[in-house]
Amino acid sequence: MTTTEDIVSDEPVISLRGVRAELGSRPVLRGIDLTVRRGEVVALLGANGSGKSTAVRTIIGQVPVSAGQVELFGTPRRRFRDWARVGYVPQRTTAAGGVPATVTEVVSSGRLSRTRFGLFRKADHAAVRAALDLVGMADRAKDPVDALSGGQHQRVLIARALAAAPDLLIMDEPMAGVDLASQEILAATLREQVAAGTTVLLVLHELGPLEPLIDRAVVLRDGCVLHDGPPPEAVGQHALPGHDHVHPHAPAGAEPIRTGLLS
Ligand SMILES: Nc1ncnc2c1ncn2[C@@H]1O[C@H](COP(=O)(O)OP(=O)(O)OP(=O)(O)O)[C@@H](O)[C@H]1O
Repeated sequence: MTTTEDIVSDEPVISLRGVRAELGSRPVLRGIDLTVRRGEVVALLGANGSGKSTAVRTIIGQVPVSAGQVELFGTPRRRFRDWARVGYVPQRTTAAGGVPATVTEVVSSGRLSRTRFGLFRKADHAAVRAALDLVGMADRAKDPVDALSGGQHQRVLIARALAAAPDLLIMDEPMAGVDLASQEILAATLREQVAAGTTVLLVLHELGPLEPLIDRAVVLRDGCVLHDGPPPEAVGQHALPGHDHVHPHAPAGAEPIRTGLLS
């Protein structure tokens, strides 16, 4: 029997069909099909330069597509206006922002899309505080973001994305350069979002502490989808290029198994 819940969870939140994109006249995406359904947590994996960030940037409209279709919540991206439903955490850049903003100001900027004319009401202040609490940064609310470590900075960017209570969370390498303590906080934060029904698309280099949360993995290579299904086994640092995986019980001298998915 099909229940209402089944129908709802089949609803695609992100849909890419035959998406091609060029950057500086170089083909970077060469026909990507990707569907993320409501409530799913999907990891986008692949070697450096395989097109993960570009794929994500076509979804949020930062990179134009030269062919194919992108839909968000069933609406062609070009006509999609409901950006408050989408939280985006960009890939961290090493360049410091240099903007003299406090932690609260940065997180509040993520709430603007839910306000009328930028006026904050009680509920908006509460949402900002709740987002800071979630990532364990409430005690740093008044500090300038410049005074934070890389991991703390990343937590603030995630709080900014969560402040609008998005239905879809897109994060580009959220764990990159993040210390272990922050990684655990981020994993716990994500677990809460997923439990609350948020749909998540994550660009990752390795599944790491997020592994238990991942429903499906999509692996890119050279701008094409190489794998779409259960997270490939041994996707972790052992599956990264340069790492060979030898089964602990394999006879001495056995050839290492190369998953090859990420290389
Ligand atoms: N602005 C740009 N102009 C030209 N080429 C670009 C531009 N940005 C990215 N590229 C190229 O497009 C390809 C895909 O880049 P993309 O950042 O999407 O890969 P990625 O899989 O996210 O890699 P990484 O894991 O290193 O972040 C790379 O070869 C990259 O050099």
